[in-house]
Amino acid sequence: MSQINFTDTKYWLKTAQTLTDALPYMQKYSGQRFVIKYGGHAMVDPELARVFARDIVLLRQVGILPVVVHGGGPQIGDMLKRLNIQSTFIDGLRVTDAATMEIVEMVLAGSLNKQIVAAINAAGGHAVGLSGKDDNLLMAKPAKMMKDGKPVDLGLVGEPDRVNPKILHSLEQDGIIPVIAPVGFGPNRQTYNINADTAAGAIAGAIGAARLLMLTDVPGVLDKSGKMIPQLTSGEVRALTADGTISGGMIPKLETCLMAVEGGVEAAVVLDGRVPHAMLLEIFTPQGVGTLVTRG
Ligand SMILES: Nc1ncnc2c1ncn2[C@@H]1O[C@H](COP(=O)(O)OP(=O)(O)O)[C@@H](O)[C@H]1O
Ligand SMILES: CC(=O)N[C@@H](CCC(=O)OP(=O)(O)O)C(=O)O
Repeated sequence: MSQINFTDTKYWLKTAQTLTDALPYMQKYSGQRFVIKYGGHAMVDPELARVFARDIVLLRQVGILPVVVHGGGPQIGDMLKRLNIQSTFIDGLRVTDAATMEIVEMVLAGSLNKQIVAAINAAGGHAVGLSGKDDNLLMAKPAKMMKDGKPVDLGLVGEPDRVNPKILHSLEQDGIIPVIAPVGFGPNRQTYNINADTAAGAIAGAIGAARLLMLTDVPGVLDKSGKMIPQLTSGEVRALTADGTISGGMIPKLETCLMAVEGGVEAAVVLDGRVPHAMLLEIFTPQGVGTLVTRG
């Protein structure tokens, strides 16, 4: 862990200044819920994962109430490959049959969830891992998608139907940080694979979060020339999706941001989880980082 060098006056004065600059934001956000979507691409580097865990603990220490919803697309993909199970995506969603579902749950609610919980606890926090099945936190319905005017069968892909946030409130009262894997029960208690972005958005809406932060593997939403777009309204998101600038995994991410801000979440931000301390830069600096999605 880095240490402040008190023999270097310039360095510690700068550190002290940074901390006091952050104070208004700490005061503003204290007691507010932040949902952090931790994407599978953002968690592949172990050092970055440790930095992420420390930042989550720091947020809690300054009074912000973080709720982590994680993905794990690349990690699910690796495991499916090892088991020789083919996998296809349609508009960012994994077509999920029963065998795939078994692996998705194993990877998300099993190893990855516990890895994140362990990292937060090692950083001095108190985290508890859940999937959407715990206390019926996330109830799903089969996802519907149309392509060229025809319905597409995505198998056991679910979309959030109902969120029961009671368990999150209980954990919050005990100072515990929830870490949620996006797997839930659907009709007939069948297990459904829910895209982590969609799950994060539904949870953010249900708990009245002030912010939804989407950590991913790009600096933000990029335009056709690859330049980061600092701010987008709903109309602009729709236009960029229609002309193909926004594609693949960015589609559910932005649909979620729109639903969240339209459902009362103050702001949703797509930011680069590969940048150390990206969350802190977003929350505690005036200009923020990434693409801010607003109603419009
Ligand atoms: N306009 C765009 N701007 C940025 N990324 C985009 C855009 N269109 C598609 N993408 C893709 O979306 C990906 C992020 O979605 P995804 O792979 O699902 O990430 P995560 O695992 O973090 O949820 C980027 O890596 C990029 O390949
Ligand atoms: C239906 C669907 O696509 N589910 C995702 C769940 C994980 C996820 O969303 O992970 P990322 O956030 O890392 O992309 C999947 O199976 O990959």
